[in-house]
Amino acid sequence: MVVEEKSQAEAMEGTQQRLEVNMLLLGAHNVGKTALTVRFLTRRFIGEYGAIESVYSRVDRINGQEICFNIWDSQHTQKCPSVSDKQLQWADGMILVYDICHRGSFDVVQQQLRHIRRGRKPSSLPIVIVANKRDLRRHRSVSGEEGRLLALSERCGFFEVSAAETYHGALLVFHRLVDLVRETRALRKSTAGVRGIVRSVFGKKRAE
Ligand SMILES: Nc1nc2c(ncn2[C@@H]2O[C@H](COP(=O)(O)OP(=O)(O)OP(=O)(O)O)[C@@H](O)[C@H]2O)c(=O)[nH]1
Repeated sequence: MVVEEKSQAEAMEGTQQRLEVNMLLLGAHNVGKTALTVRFLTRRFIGEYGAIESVYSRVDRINGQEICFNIWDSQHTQKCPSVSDKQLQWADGMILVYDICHRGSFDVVQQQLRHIRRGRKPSSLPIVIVANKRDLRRHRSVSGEEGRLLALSERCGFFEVSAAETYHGALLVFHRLVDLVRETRALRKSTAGVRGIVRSVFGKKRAE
């Protein structure tokens, strides 16, 4: 009996479609965007990273579903401090990173949030805010509370992590964003479904 149940579950998993998620990492210079990305992709922290803007891909299986992570590790420059239209169009979700020891980087996250919210409908774009460099908390200039409050007021996910210390933190961040993207897509689908029903019912009535 148990064996049968398991094979049914497996059969269901097999029919789940692969989920493709485009994730954009934003934040000020030197906050650890590449370190977090590399941690997630390779489980390693290598200390110094080249200044190359790249899109990385990785396929994982989460709860039986294949997830393709496309991760755009952006570069923050004085020339282009904000979020481009191309980035806004491309991303299914965003990870905004700041350094807990650098208040200026927290300000940059707030500016970028304002820019994103202006560019796309509120709540339509899942975002996770990441307070990085937790291992340096004795030099902290942004409290955990401030980060959490910002995330709460903007309806974003929030994690305080150290890319230098653990793999687990990076894993939580990327997996949480997948969950948020999944929820947003499901919500959009059900809203479209309700709209379709309303249109067909009222459309019919008007035609009668
Ligand atoms: N102590 C500590 N250092 C970190 C952590 N994450 C990153 N760093 C260091 O911070 C520096 C910048 O890291 P990057 O990952 O290159 O930062 P970035 O945001 O990608 O920087 P840009 O690509 O220039 O915008 C490097 O020296 C990293 O070793 C962390 O969690 N703790």
